[in-house]
Amino acid sequence: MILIFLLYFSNGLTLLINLKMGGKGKKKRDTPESFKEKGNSAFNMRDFSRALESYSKGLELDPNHATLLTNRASVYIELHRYEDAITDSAKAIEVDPSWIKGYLRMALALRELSRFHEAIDFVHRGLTIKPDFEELLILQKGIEEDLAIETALPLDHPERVKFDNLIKWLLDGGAQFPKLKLRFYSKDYRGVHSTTFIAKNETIVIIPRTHIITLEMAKATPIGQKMVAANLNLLSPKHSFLSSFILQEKAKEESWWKPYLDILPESYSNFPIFYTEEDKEWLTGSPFLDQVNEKIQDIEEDYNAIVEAVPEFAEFPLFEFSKIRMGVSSRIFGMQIDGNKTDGFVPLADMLNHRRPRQTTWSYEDSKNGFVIEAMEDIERGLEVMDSYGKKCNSRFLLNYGFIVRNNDANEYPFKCKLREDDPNLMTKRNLIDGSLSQTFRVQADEKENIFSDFLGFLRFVELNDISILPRIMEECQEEEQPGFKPRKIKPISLANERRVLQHVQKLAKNGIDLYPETLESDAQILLREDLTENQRNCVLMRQGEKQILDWYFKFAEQALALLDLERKDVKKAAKGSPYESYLTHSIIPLLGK
Ligand SMILES: C[S@@+](CC[C@H](N)C(=O)[O-])C[C@H]1O[C@@H](n2cnc3c(N)ncnc32)[C@H](O)[C@@H]1O
Repeated sequence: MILIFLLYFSNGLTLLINLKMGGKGKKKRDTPESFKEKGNSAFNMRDFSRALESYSKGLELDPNHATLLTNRASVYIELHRYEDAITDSAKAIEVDPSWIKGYLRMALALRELSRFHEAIDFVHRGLTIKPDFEELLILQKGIEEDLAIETALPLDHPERVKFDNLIKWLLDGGAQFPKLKLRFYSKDYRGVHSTTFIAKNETIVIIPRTHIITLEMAKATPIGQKMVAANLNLLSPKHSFLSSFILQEKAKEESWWKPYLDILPESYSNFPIFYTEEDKEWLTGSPFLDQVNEKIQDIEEDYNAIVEAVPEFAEFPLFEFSKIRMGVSSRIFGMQIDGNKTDGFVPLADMLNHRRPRQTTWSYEDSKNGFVIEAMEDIERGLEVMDSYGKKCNSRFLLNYGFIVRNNDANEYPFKCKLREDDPNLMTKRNLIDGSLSQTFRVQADEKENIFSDFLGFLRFVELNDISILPRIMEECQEEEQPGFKPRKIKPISLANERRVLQHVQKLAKNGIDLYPETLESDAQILLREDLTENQRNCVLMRQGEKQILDWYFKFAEQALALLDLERKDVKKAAKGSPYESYLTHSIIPLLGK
């Protein structure tokens, strides 16, 4: 009865459709094959939800249709639903063990979950059926490569044992990072990789509060308490406290933090404060050497201050303190726990290497009682998961982290601008800048950065001859928020002054370049060499970045000077599209006669 009604009903519907279509054409009856065709065309158009719907409808009609199963498995793989793809592939293999795509999709899905051993088993099973099936052969190669990386460190390798201990310790404490694994690139250089696809906005790490070392903990240690009591005036207090914590914990026979302490780098030889004299020679002429020496002195000063206040601290040699200090500066996280700002070590989170623009974001979340990292973009399986340490000049990366960012757009060069010793107004000018004779401007090769105009503003002050106009200038460059004379805010004064400013810039740039024994061109050649050590390469990249900035300023001054004698209309023409367009338009053109 029901069947008859259904037939009648479906015929009625066909009739209705035929009527609507003017009776033209006959509606084809849906079959597993027709759903397969529909699914395939949707799949080819990358409309995976429609493809999924069609294959699923086909499978409702024939649940044992091997092709529909493996086609749907393909859709699941595209949608990163690997477990579903495994279920469909398993069924396809079960209903038709000779259907080669069952093995292919199964291996693909398993691979995407980093289950490489199982994946390669299915590849082998597939190849016994069809030994020359190209897709399987390609997949086999890929999985073998994955396995080679995975098994590069034998299970009993000390580094792997350290990784495993850290992971166990974290998981036992309730940490969550189900899609991440640690990878060993070389001694003391490790990173974090995804074991499977990570979707944008997914939480990828939670490290519980119990496993975070905070500044407060460091202050509560026996040595920390004495440091607090001594009210030390340290140059880097938080770094010193945290270093003292690590040193004390390392000295204990049984530290609860051992799984974390063990993975901290042993050597910091890539950090410039530990460079050998030979390494440092590669930085001849670079102002960065001063920063390195200052850092060495600052650390020693803090160390001595601690030892003076807490004599037992001397049991830790300066060298050990310095190493851990670098460990702190390269791994510290600033965070807010229960509304209180603090700094600390966050195990595993500190294994993410730097990449900009940022790919992940992190913060301490009170609601989760832990430190949370989220993905800011989709991350495919196997890729390195990275964190941005910020937009920084290479001098900061090298000094505090021991590495260099290639083609870094945030590089700076410290121009030291001195008042002229032969300036008849030296004393007046000096008094206006708190008695100092110079100011340093860490400029970038970019006229849009504020530091560019600050630098030129200060040079206008240095090059000012007619001191009678000072009151007017001082009036003009007052800032509402911060009253007081700021020479760096001085706008162009006159053509003659601006000419001297540009000549001064050119001289500073030329003097800077002349300090290096090698030219920019020879640095480029040196970088092609394969025999450079990591430190040597970093030194060349460091000085190359500095020279590029010097070169930029030399050319800027040279080109701007050449325009000063032209007519306004010609300068306007030259300004268009020039890298100094804003400077020429706003600083030079207004100085030229109409
Ligand atoms: C927070 S730790 C990251 C984990 C570290 N790779 C490890 O194995 O312990 C920071 C250190 O990693 C290395 N590092 C981070 N990002 C890097 C990058 N983009 N290039 C080279 N080294 C990097 C530097 O040695 C840096 O001091």
